[in-house]
Amino acid sequence: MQEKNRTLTSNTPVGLPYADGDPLRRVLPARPEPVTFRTDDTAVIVVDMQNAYASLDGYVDKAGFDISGAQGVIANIQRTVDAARAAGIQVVFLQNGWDARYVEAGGPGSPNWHKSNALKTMRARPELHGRFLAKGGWDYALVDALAPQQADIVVPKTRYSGFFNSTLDSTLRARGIRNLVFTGIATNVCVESSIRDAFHLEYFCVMLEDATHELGGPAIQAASVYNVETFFGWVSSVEAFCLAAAAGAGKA
Ligand SMILES: C/C(=C/NC(N)=O)C(=O)O
Repeated sequence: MQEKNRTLTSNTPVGLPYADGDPLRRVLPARPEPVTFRTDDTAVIVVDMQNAYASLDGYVDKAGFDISGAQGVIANIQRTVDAARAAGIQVVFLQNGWDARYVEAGGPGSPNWHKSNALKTMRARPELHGRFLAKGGWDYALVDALAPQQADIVVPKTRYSGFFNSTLDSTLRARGIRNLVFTGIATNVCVESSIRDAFHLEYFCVMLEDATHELGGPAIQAASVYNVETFFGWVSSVEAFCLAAAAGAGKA
């Protein structure tokens, strides 16, 4: 956060008004202040950890973006989801893409058709047609290292925000979830789009900065972190989340 905003930080935890002795209450160290949550009203959201975004030869690699940081992010998300499952925290995987005929991608009447770098790359290189983000294909699949487990939930989506035209909001509300811990790729596209929508839907959002990866370079990552920390939620780390999830009642 910029220095002039330092007065807006505090060590007093914020969040829903849980009782101090609540056995499921946790305190997560975060910026600009610690955040409280309960293990049973919180979900870890894993955004689009698909071959398209995290593997060599996947869509964003083929489209010319640098995904050299993706392996470290996969390992950090593994730690995060393991800690969440052990603490009884719901894990939700978002999975981005379209039907094999790309009807869900929209035609020329959709801005998505014009802005999606997957669609643009396939149009520029017809030999790649059908390869990116098509349901059932390798590119669409979640990376092997992050295979969902039985209690996890997978929510498909067709646009950047996980909340747009998807079952995500109803899935979370039906389970009484009010706090969301975000991980995944890309920080500045689908992660930030989902956090912005979640904020407007009254969820408390924390982004684990070392479990996210940007498309566009380090300055872009810093800009998204600033946006989340200053306007839409809180920013924390994988280590802090794992410690908080495993802690006893009311302790971080
Ligand atoms: C650019 C892009 C980002 N996706 C994401 N998961 O952040 C795309 O899907 O084309």
